[in-house]
Amino acid sequence: MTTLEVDDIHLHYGAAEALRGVTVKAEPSQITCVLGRNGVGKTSLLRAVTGQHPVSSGAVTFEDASINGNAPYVRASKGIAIVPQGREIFPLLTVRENLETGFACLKRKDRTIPSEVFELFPVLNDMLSRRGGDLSGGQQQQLAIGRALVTRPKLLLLDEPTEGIQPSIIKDIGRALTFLRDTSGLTILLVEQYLDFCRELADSVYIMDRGEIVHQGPAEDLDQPEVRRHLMV
Ligand SMILES: Nc1ncnc2c1ncn2[C@@H]1O[C@H](COP(=O)(O)OP(=O)(O)OP(=O)(O)O)[C@@H](O)[C@H]1O
Repeated sequence: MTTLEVDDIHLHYGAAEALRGVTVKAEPSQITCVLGRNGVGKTSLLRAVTGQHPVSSGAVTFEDASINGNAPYVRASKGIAIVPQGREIFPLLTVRENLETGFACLKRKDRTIPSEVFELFPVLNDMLSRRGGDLSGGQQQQLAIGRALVTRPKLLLLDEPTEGIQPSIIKDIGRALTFLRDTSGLTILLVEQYLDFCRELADSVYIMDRGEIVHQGPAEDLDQPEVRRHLMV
């Protein structure tokens, strides 16, 4: 079963068309990357999947059922989690409280923080009582991924998780995503501008330009100059 199928979607902000017939698939136990420069529509694609912005036409299918009409909280309870651009940590809540915000879409009996979160990111365990706003950018990114994992997702969406993060933490995040893919069969859809990160992690790659998918293939395609050309400013 394919986890996510986005089929020929169009998305508008008023009269401006941000997505023009985008088709993307994400499969279990795979990391699918959507690469593209600033403003090509990557975040809009994720908004269409989470339900934060309606599509004008086309279909979004999750585990073989349409979710087009579902509100964001319904999609979250079905197993779609997002690590948003800019992390969106609550600065005045503690690390523990930030993680517990992930409980909102869970049944009462499931409202625990999985030990996996602390195994992947031990720093979160060390800082449980610290305020989110006191963490470094990299630690906040780990917290944002931890908060998404608390919801026990089947599909994990990440919006430019490497943005503004130091290289050692980018490596930790890459290791965590690979571990999740390989051990729990999680479906991961990652949108990025950082080519090397995608080249290392991705099983499958899409390149977006001006609201359209302009290339699709295996990660090795990123070694080809004509493919990289799409990503040059
Ligand atoms: N809320 C909005 N209202 C109007 N236009 C928007 C809105 N959000 C995005 N856009 C426009 O839609 C287009 C796609 O933006 P989007 O944020 O999806 O791109 P992106 O690839 O994620 O870029 P970035 O890397 O800068 O986040 C851009 O032209 C942007 O200006």
